[in-house]
Amino acid sequence: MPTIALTAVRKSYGTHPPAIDNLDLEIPDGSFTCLLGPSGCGKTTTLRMIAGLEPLDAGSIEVGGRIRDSVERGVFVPPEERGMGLVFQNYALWPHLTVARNVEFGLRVRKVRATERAERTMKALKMMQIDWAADRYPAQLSGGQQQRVSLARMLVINPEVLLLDEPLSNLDAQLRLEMRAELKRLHDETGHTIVFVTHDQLEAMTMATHVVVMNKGEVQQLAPPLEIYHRPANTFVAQFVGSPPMNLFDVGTDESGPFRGAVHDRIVAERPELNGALRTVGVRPEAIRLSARSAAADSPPGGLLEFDATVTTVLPTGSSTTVSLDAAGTELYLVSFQPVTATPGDTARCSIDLTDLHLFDGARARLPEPSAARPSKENTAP
Ligand SMILES: Nc1ncnc2c1ncn2[C@@H]1O[C@H](COP(=O)(O)OP(=O)(O)OP(=O)(O)O)[C@@H](O)[C@H]1O
Repeated sequence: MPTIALTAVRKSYGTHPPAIDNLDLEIPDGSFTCLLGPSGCGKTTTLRMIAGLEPLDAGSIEVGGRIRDSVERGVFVPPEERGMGLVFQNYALWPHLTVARNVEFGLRVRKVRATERAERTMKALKMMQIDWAADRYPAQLSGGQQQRVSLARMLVINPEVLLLDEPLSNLDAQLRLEMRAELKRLHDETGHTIVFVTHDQLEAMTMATHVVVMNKGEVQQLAPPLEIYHRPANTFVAQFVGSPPMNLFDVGTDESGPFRGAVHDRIVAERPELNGALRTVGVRPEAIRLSARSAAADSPPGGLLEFDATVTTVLPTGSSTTVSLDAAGTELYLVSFQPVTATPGDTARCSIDLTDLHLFDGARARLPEPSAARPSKENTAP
């Protein structure tokens, strides 16, 4: 299966700034890669350029080492010759054709013999577990079943690459869940390179082997989902992925609040090399712990950041509780998987393990973690 490489790709629809500007992106071979980002960030444009449905203004696209599009070299391979299967949000089945006829259509166009057509159609329908509906018409199927048929219609032509643009957005919550599992199974079974556009972070995090977070036509980070969550490359990714989002607060030398100054001083005492660089600190809501107010609160044990905060709201969801806090003017979200007894107006003692803090510089990019190989104080004596 091929790697898809976009190099210095630019696309403008005549407006400024361009929808995509100088995009470099390498979608790994055999990956299930989700393009994730807010509305208008350029996900669909990127997918359509890979498919050959949108001409580039500059740059090139290679698939499996073969140039598919290059403005500089004057190469353009039309969509039907790119060996890619496409499924869009609107699954567009022909209403007057049965499910089987819809699926075999691509094979008829390619002049495949009738017996082979029937075999391949049945195989694709079985793979999507919709073979029982072969003789039905689309109108006799639910939205999720129709979506399975449109996936079978794409699979039957055995494409090297599957391009899916928000194919689940018309489905209800239960069907979405089922189709996510279905797509994941499909990827495991076929090993196809799948590129999937979504603005739903849960969809991306649960299905993808790789997530590309985009913003304003630029790639913010490409990494496996858990790395995106645990090691976001910058504050945009940190806040876009996660719900409630990562808490971010500016620190640095300006003493705009006792909590901020204290956090900065504490971190810099541990890692002096960050003095002057550290500007923003992030903490995931589930990394903040609530504890009863203790007499020993003023002398926290090493490695913990402790502070008092006023509880502003408590939102139980059943499996967890989201609490919003005001810590000396800094608003924070906390998620607890234990029962929360605090109520709005209470002062709560909170703690954060220092190793759970995410540190960002003035350009809002992640600061490097301390090197594991860094010698400890004990063995640095001359
Ligand atoms: N045909 C078009 N004509 C003019 N501008 C366009 C066209 N298609 C897209 N754009 C603009 O290009 C930018 C990127 O659009 P694109 O559809 O790729 O974003 P997206 O991330 O897929 O958004 P969404 O999640 O809302 O579908 C947006 O600013 C959009 O308004």
